[in-house]
Amino acid sequence: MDIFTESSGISDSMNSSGAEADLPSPESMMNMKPRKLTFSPMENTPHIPAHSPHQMCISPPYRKVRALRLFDSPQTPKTIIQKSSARNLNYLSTNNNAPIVSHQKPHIRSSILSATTNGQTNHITNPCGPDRPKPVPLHNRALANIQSANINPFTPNSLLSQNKKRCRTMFGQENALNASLPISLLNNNLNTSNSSIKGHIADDDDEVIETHQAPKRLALQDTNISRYEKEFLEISLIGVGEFGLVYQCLNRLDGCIYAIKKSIKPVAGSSFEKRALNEVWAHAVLGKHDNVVRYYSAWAEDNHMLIQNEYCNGGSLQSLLSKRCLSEAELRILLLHIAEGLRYIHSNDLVHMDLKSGNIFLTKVPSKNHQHTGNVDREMNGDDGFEDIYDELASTENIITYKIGDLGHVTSAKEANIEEGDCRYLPNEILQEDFRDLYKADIFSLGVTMFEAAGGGPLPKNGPEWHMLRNGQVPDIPSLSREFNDLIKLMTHPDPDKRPTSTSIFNHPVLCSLESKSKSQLTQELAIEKRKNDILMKKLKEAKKLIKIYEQQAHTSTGTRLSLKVDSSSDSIQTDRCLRSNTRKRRTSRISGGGGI
Ligand SMILES: Nc1ncnc2c1ncn2[C@@H]1O[C@H](COP(=O)(O)OP(=O)(O)OP(=O)(O)O)[C@@H](O)[C@H]1O
Ligand SMILES: [Mg+2]
Repeated sequence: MDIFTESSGISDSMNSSGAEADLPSPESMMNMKPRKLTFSPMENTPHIPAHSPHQMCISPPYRKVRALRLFDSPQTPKTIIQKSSARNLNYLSTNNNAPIVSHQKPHIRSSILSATTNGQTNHITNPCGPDRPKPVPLHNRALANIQSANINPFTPNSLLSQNKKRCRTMFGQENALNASLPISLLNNNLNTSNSSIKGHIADDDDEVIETHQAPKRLALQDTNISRYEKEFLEISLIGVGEFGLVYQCLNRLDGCIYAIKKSIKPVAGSSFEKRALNEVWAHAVLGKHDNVVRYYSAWAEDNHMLIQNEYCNGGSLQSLLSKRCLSEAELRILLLHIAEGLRYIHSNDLVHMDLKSGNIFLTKVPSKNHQHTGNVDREMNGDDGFEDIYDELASTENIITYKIGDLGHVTSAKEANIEEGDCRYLPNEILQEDFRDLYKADIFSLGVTMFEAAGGGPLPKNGPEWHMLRNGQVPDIPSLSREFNDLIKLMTHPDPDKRPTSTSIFNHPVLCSLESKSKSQLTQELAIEKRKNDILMKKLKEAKKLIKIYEQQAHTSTGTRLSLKVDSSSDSIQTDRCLRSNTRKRRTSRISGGGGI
């Protein structure tokens, strides 16, 4: 995708300026590594009079921007800067009903400036005036988009609005603020910044309902920042995928280990850009579940996409399976966790579309930690009757949690934008482009993964064996119970309608019957329930505290009212005296105590 024609504020205005023909090709521009100038989106607003008395501005006029790009060298044409500076400041002063002078830097104005000038605020407040344009440091390029944000298509709001009319936001720039941002929040921001902008927004809000623009996204190239080396200490390369290299890294500040996935190729401006953003969007929406790899942050650096995720110390299921297959007891835990993760993804109206052993990760926590948590809880909550189990847990080995990762193929189940995953795990209907029930495609992939984990692998990529797995002829795994084999067959049923949902797997007798559960499975479930319990206990404690505070407040206010009433009666004198004498007593005793020391 051509980032120069798609999402940046520059390209928008360029398109409208008709200056397209002068441009070098995007490829040659990428090689040149120019610094793009981002002009204020206000520049095109009808609010700006063409000839204002206050001729000062911050960034170059858009017609010139494309033809003349500023490089890091100090040879930037002065005249352009002067001209452009004049125009922007003109706008600002007009909108604030007062000219901005160089020494003036009221809070509101400075916020507008910084929000609209690509970090070049000092062109206005700099005592040197507009004659001395300062080159903007490269890292400030990120500021260019300070008021821009992508619309995450996977947030509930976006999913809801996909069939509705799209939102136009600040300064008529779609995508300038996240569409999922609550309107109230948007307005709050604006209230604190500038009333003239608020009016402008109010106008745009009216337009919200009218507009049908295609969504644009921030070009990754425009958000490049350098974080990797500054913030992280690279420990080792832990994985190589088709799309990314994954490093184990230590965060220099918080001292915790993370997995950082770096795209192998520069994605900015390439066809992989969408895939990279997709993964981030999905992670941002889904990374809050025990059975989905947790997401921390993402950024673009050197045009590569970097995603900071939870580090799963047990590696991938695929690497475990390359050493051995799983027992039925282990398979139950795997199924329980992944079905739970899928249930969560599906409950967000999203589908994974690339579920496989290579995309399932393990975290191992020594059961001692859980014992420790147990002790803390016992201190907090008193005897909860689980002492024996806690003690037993101390002697068990690691507690494993399986997590779904690699969300690069995640898509909305209803508005699918399908990028097929690994064909070894995909059902026939997807390859036939029948996308009616994508949830069930994930279930098929889970079924095949279970088959592989039980010892049915390596999985065929094509040929008669591949077809057998999709024709309802999945061979039995001899080491598994009838019940388990049947469940795998059901999950891989050729008819998607016959496959169970993630919820029904979760509630399936194979996973539900207590007798059939192994000790470690029960241990894990107990750990999960305990975690939930911890959260509820914390909430309860907070609620109790609040109730106490309210009670105290109520008590004090009734006390005051009562004492006011009582004050008029004769009894009150006695009570009052009594209270005073008490106070005096306390004071005296404190004083005498202090004197003793
Ligand atoms: N959070 C993590 N914790 C530990 N290891 C990880 C993590 N994420 C990825 N890895 C390792 O890196 C490998 C590649 O990761 P991932 O599957 O996310 O990359 P990819 O390029 O998207 O892969 P694919 O080839 O499936 O598209 C994994 O198989 C795993 O070994
Ligand atoms: Mg992968």
